Amino acid sequence: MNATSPERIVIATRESRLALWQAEHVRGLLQQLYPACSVELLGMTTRGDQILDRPLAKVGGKGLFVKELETALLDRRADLAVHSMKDVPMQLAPEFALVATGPREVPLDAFVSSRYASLDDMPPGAVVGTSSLRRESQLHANYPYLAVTSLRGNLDTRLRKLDEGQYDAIILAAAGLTRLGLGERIRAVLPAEASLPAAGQGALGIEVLSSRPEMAQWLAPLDDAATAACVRAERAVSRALAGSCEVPLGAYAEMRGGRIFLRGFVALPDGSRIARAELTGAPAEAEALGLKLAEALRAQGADEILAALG
Ligand SMILES: NCc1[nH]cc(CCC(=O)O)c1CC(=O)O
Repeated sequence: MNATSPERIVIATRESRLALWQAEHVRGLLQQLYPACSVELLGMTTRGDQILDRPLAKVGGKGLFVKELETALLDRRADLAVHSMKDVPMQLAPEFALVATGPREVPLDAFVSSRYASLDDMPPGAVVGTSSLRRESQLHANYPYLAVTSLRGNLDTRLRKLDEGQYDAIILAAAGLTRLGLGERIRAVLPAEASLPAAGQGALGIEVLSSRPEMAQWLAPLDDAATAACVRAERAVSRALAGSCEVPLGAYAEMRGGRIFLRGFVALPDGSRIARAELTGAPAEAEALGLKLAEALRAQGADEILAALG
């Protein structure tokens, strides 16, 4: 083996079934790229996996899912961490870099229920479970007569709570269900107009130490340029408006005819106020497009909404 290919790579991952599927997926890709390399998983439990009794927004948000994995990178117990891009904080510390964004699954939200075929079928007062302020605010805005309640836990836990009858329906990311072979549980995929996805939803990201350019080079073949540009635009919107705090915010970019079509919203959790905007731009200026969309949202009242959120 020569110096330009890796001999051993350790992947840090959370231990939920979805996280392990994603880490295994990356392991398989790396094994194909570097057949002589030994690729291993290091499973870890994060604070985000442990705290299940409170809404995420109240206990510190996305950082809770990546901190332990980043510590493993710093300690050199692992060489890379695989994340759902949706769970990665908008601003990384300078020691870390996102070096590859995999091709995207269906990035939209999914409606799951054994009682109803779609949100439109649900009667007034029916109970919808969701784990995010983003979904909650859109449900209130579009279906003000439904009862929206909080739902935490990993995918299996959420489906179990639905099956136990605690909810009439739940909203989940379609990508997670598809990856775990649970695609048949999806009764309807919610169009972006009904539930605009979170920044990075449906995309996998690989994080390494900034001080290890050789890792970035080895992982470059796993990057999908179009997905990476879309996710950069989405994350720029979120970074510009929300910083590190948890707010009801959606940002969704699609490639249309070689250009990025970017949509975003910021809302109050109860859906009573919502600022929306959309723009198109060149993929090479994804980041700038995201900032421009944040400005457009400000012009629609996003600042007042954010101020009201505190
Ligand atoms: N917040 C948890 C989380 N992080 C990533 C996914 C799904 C997969 C993805 O979006 O890549 C989920 C589950 C969900 O929101 O239903």
